[in-house]
Amino acid sequence: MNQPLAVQPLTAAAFLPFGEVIEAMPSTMRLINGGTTERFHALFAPEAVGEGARVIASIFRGQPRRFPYEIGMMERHPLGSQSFSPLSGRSFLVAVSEDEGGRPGEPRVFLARPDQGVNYHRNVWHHPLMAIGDPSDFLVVDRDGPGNNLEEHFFPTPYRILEPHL
Ligand SMILES: NC(=O)N[C@@H](O)C(=O)O
Ligand code: NI
Repeated sequence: MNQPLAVQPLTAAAFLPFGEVIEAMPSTMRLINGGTTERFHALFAPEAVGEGARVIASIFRGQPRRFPYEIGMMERHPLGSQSFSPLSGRSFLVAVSEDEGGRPGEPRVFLARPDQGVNYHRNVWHHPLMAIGDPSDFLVVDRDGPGNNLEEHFFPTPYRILEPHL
């Protein structure tokens, strides 16, 4: 049995190999609308490749995971990026893996604050949405179009997250 996975705070630096953290970063802020609005500019750029591909926005309503939780698989999207931005004011869990010869390595688990989202770069291994506590809505920006945009890998031995807290 694998050791339980540690849960780390989500930071832009720690998440850099996997994509962007979507948060109001002061360095990206520019005042608009006569100074009444702060624009946190270009936090990430969605990607959608292939003939007929387009970037779309959807709402995912995730049911909360129960803990201890087993991470038995990871997935990735070879044709596009995928972002999750919380709409319900709750934290959520993010699990990502480096690619090791076409398979995901040991997952790294991050706790996202209610004011943080993530954008997974194209072809980055991640676990499907993990809402915690109560059913939670997320704005999801990802790829729509022809072709298979989902690759899954099932671990021979699942990993465990004991609690969704740091
Ligand atoms: N299947 C689907 O659209 N969702 C997953 O890609 C996910 O990462 O939650
Ligand atoms: Ni996904």
